[in-house]
Parts: sequence; structure tokens; C-alpha cells
Amino acid sequence: MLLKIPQILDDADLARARELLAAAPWGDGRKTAGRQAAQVKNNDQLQAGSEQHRALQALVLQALEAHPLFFSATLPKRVLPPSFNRYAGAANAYGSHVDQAVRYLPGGTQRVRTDISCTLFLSDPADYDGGELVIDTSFGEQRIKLAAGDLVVYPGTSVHRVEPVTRGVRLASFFWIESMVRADEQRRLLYEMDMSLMALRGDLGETPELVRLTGAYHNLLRMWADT
Ligand SMILES: O=C(O)CCC(=O)C(=O)O
Ligand SMILES: [Fe+2]
Repeated sequence: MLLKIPQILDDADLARARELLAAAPWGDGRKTAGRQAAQVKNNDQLQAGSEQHRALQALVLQALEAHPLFFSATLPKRVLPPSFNRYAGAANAYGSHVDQAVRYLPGGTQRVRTDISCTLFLSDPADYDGGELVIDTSFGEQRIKLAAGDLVVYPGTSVHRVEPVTRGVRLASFFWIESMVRADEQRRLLYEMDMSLMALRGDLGETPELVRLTGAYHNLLRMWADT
């Protein structure tokens, strides 16, 4: 499921994030890519370990936790600490690749399966040309360029790329999630059910049928979740 989740960060968060990004040390993005991806990756990435990097990670993780759609859409079991990238100049792009299936939490002992890939856009789209995140889906290519503060989540199995940035600077945060529900189609079903239940509850208030359907949602989640 490819899903856009608007306004993960508000204006105050964005201003703070940009301040931190401007002060942080950057390095070559190839350092953290797998062998195939490193051949097509050309961008800068915030170096791990700086004070600014930690503050940015905390800012993004807190905003994700506070957003009700994020939980419902991803059903997170483990979220890898967010990374930050910068594309500036036509040579900066990231060619077609699939993200590594397994990554490690800091410390290097705990493995995380990357069920869901995420990009949180941090630059105003008017401030740069190009830089679309292009994702192959069963309905064709989706070209994603979102407002600053908006998030896109998509299956980790997808071939995707970032188009060259021909003007300005594109800043983003990217990270991966291992979901309690491994199968994308099961997550989609649960998400659609949850959204419909919320809308119906808003329209009708609590009814005996809604109590039963909510039970069905939780019982499906119980059947499918690996916590
Ligand atoms: O910058 C992006 O939107 C995605 C980056 C990406 O695909 C990656 O780091 O694997
Ligand atoms: Fe990627």
C-alpha cells in the first residue's frame, strides 16, 4: 500500500528541523547503501552521531508517534532511527533500487525487516525542481513530491528512485519499519477497516454493529499480528 500521510510535522517542527539540518555535519550517502544501491546513489547524508542528528531523530519519532494515521497505516513493531538526505545539483539523484530487506538497529545486534519504506519531505516543493520519488507499483509508476512535513509510506519490496534535482535543494528524512503485520495486503485491509470504523462512529455514534465490527478488527489484528 502506497499512502501519503499529510502534516506529520507542523510549521514549528519544520523550522526546528531545518535549523538543525543547517548546523549538522553531512557526508557521502553511499556509505550506508548496499552494493547495488551504492552504484546508483549520489546524494549527501547526515552523519550519524552528531547532537543535531540525535535531536532530528527524536523530533521525527515523536511526531510519528503523535500521528494517529501513522500507527493505523503501518502497525509498527520496530522503527529504524530516521536518516536524513540532501540532493542539491543535477548530479544528485538515486537510481532504481530496492531497499535492503534487513537492517540493524544501532548497536548492530538487533535485526529489523524493512516491510515499509518511508520518506518524510522536509523542503518546500517550490524551492526545487526534480527530486520526485518515483515508485513502481502494480498500477504503474507513482511520482511523489509532497509538501514539507508530509510523509509517504510504501512497500519495502518496491523498485524506486529519486529523480535528479535540477534546481534548489531537496531535504528529506527516510527510514524503515518492521510492521506487526508482515503482509502488505493484510495491513491495507486493516487500515481501510479502521478508517471506515472511525468515520462510521463519527456519523452514527456507538451502535451494537459498530461494537461487533470493531471487535472483528481487533480479532483480525490478533490473528495476524506478530508483536
Ligand atoms: O530520498 C528519498 O526519498 C528516498 C531515499 C531512498 O530511496 C533510500 O535512501 O533508500
Ligand atoms: Fe530506497
